[in-house]
Amino acid sequence: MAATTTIRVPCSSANLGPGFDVIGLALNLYLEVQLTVTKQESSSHSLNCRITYEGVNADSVPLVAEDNLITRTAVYVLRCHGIRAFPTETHVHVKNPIPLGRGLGSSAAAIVAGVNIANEVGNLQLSKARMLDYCLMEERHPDNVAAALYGGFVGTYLNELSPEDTERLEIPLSEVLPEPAGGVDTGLRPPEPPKDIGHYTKYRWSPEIKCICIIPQFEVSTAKARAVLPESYTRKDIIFNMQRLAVLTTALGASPPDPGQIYTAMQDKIHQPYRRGLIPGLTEILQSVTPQSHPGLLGICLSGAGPTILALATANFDSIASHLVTEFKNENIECDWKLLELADEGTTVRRSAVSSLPVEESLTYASSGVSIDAGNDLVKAIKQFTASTKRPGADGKIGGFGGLLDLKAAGFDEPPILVGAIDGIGTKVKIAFEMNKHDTVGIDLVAMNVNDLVVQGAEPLIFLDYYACSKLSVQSAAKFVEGVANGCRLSGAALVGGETAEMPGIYKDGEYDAGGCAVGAIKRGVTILPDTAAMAEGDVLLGLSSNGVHSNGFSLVRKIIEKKGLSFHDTAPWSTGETVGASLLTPTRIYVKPLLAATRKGLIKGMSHITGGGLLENIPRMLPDHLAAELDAKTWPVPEVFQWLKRAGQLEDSEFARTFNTGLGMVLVVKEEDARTATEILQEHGEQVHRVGTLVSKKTEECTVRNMDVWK
Ligand SMILES: Nc1ncnc2c1ncn2[C@@H]1O[C@H](COP(=O)(O)OP(=O)(O)O)[C@@H](O)[C@H]1O
Ligand SMILES: N[C@@H](CCOP(=O)(O)O)C(=O)O
Repeated sequence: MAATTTIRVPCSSANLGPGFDVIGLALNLYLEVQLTVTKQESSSHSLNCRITYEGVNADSVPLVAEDNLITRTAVYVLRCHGIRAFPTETHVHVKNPIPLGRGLGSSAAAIVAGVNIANEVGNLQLSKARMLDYCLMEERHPDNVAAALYGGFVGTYLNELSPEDTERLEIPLSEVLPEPAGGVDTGLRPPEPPKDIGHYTKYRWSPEIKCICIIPQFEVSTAKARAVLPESYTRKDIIFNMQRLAVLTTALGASPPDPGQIYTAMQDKIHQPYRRGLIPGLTEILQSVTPQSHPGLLGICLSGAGPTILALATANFDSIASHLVTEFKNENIECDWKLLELADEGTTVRRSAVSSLPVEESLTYASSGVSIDAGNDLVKAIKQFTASTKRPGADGKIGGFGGLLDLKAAGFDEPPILVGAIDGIGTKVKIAFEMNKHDTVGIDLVAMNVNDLVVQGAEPLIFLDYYACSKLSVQSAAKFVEGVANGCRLSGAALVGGETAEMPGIYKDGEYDAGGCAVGAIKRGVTILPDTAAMAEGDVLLGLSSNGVHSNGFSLVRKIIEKKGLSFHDTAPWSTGETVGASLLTPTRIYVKPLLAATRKGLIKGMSHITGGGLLENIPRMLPDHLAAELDAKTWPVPEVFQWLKRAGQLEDSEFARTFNTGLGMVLVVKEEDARTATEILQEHGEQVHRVGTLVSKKTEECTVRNMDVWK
């Protein structure tokens, strides 16, 4: 078995209004278990398992293996396989940001983690479907566990279980019986679950929809919230819910989502009205917002059994949240709130070392860790994305040996000057792993390349990407390519090819690296930039706002975050309503279209893409030997994220300006007379333009920034 294994399980929000016990949504807040087995003769810990725990409710979670829901679930599954205790000695370290008993599926996450632990330490080789069976022997509503295990937006149903299948004491019934019932060691082998108890399907989830979770600071146990429900319902109420559920499952996948339809389709008559006694003000709070009163809101409901409120929205997250927090405050209830997103991937298991192969097993390429099938599945999954990047001269089809470009059809009658660029994303990918969000780093990859091309005056034409991993997750890789295709569309380049490399042993499980290259062209006769000969003292430096950190300096960013004891899932101290990870993943701005519009008018003498090396190192790259750049730090706004990073990392001014873009993703040289027209064209294309300095005669420094004390 693996020596060290990390298991990550997303939290979940069940019901979404009418889908009581049926639909669930995995969200990007993760229970993480680090599992280490060290070979020892004996252990002083019960069942040979040492538990350590950090995160919410750390003082109330039992650290004894028989009592802790995660480990007693694992023991149940192990005992079903004839293994009575953990290997000596097992260390389970739990990092849990999911608040317990709040309707965010903490128990489902714990149970799914427990089943996965058993699978790892017992080398049980259970399929996900079989794991679902074990989970359902404990938590009898499939909405949370299926979402936690498979990820995404799921619809589920459960085969009925016979009383004999469920009544044995050894099964740790987590929510049906009060704790610590169940999980008792009777010395017998517990009953295994019947096969295929649970079934699920994944629905589409519109990428625009985010989840505002208002989390009151009190617990409602799911068992208690189920005990208040009636045994039977009227036909009218059942039909009311079924009609809404039928519409809701597709309405939430439509792009753009329809607020009128979703708001009505999230009404419920079979659990929320009965749970109002447990959650003060519930009905009034749910009715206090509508898409009309709060534009951006799509719908609102109780999350799971509550007390958390789930509001789905596409915009105005802060104002919707602060309204709901105030409503609870009027009931004397304090709340935290989080803005979460769909976690598409579900439970992941990363092993740092793998077991040796049983001797009699015959070897295949797949058993060595490389799956041709997964590769083929990926090609199928990404075809639609590559096709969306089609442009004249490159038809966007993939599957050939090389990507083609017809320069004539691309608009170049004379042979143009070709410009190539190659780059990677750097350690920003680590944040994508941590957040399990893979659809934006592809945009960064394209941006790093095409922004380098455009500063020479070249129009990007084609792009090729390289994605390398240990074990191919078709889902993450497809998301990555979706991002690459989005970046290509933003820059007008066709994604004409790429390479996916599955290289077991080179990368850690669940991680990947990516690189890419772009080819662009400059029409023959057009000036290749920078036009250093045309630059003169007094020329104006225009700066274009960045989207934040972009794709450089992330080793330092990660160090500062770690030093401050923050997790990527914590709320960003620089931005309310966004996690650290989500904010840092904001993709690099692609400046191609605005800059080409200004260059084609002959307004620009030189451009510098501010990447690693920051302002101080990059601006001189476009200047002639006799000129230097002089910037005034008072002339552009430094984004909150940079202000926080500078303070938290106690960065010296020059270190800050040498590492980060400080708020300027591009700096341009223009003639004084052209500054106004260039600014107007760039603004028409949506850029924020600042006049940040001038060119001066060079003495010693190539680039200076005055008034850096405004950054303090
Ligand atoms: N990480 C965990 N470790 C141990 N026990 C847990 C953990 N997460 C949840 N539990 C157990 O599950 C209970 C909460 O489950 P439940 O009432 O279903 O609420 P929720 O809506 O959070 O799933 C907790 O009181 C605790 O006993
Ligand atoms: N369908 C269940 C969902 C319970 O979710 P939880 O997150 O509160 O455990 C119910 O509504 O009882």
